[in-house]
Amino acid sequence: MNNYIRAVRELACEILDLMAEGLWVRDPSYFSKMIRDVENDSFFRINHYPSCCNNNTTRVGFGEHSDPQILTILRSNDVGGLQISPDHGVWIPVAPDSAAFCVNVGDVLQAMTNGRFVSVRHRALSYSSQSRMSMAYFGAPALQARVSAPPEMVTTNRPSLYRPFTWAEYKATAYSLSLGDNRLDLFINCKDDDHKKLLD
Ligand SMILES: O=C(O)CCC(=O)C(=O)O
Ligand SMILES: [Fe+2]
Repeated sequence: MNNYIRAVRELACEILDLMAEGLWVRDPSYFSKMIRDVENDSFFRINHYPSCCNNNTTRVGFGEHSDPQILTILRSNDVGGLQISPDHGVWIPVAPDSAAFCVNVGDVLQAMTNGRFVSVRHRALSYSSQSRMSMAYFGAPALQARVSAPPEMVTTNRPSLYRPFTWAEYKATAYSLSLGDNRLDLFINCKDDDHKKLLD
């Protein structure tokens, strides 16, 4: 298990380095160094949505939410259920593939890219006739790390959308709210119309 976690952490770092490069961030390790930090607050979770009977009912197994951290590397067995919501009320199923990773941008990466990468809302349905297992690595900064977009992400056309915060502050906010609440909105810098347009 430790080997698996080390491998997905390395994968997360490589993806983050490519994202930084693609965004022309001068320091390509700007995002990945937060989860390479020895004090990083990353964690690993195994979800099990057990089958119960054979009556073909569908329930929500894991309610709608966005992942608060930087990047999530998720893998599941061959049972479907994961859905993403690119727009309010729209749900798109993610085809199950036990040989593939599903990579989610987390709220912190949305803040650090000044809204260029969006933390997608998702949920997991649970089918009564099939048992779903998923395992997720959540790459997170150290509690005291300061989350802010690098200067390259902030321009006159795209002013800083979010005020800087520490991961400890963000985590405390997330835990004080309900799973489905949009916590990143509480960190928006200013609420004038231009800012709002960028977030739509
Ligand atoms: O089980 C899944 O596919 C989703 C799990 C999830 O979103 C999470 O653990 O944050
Ligand atoms: Fe999630």
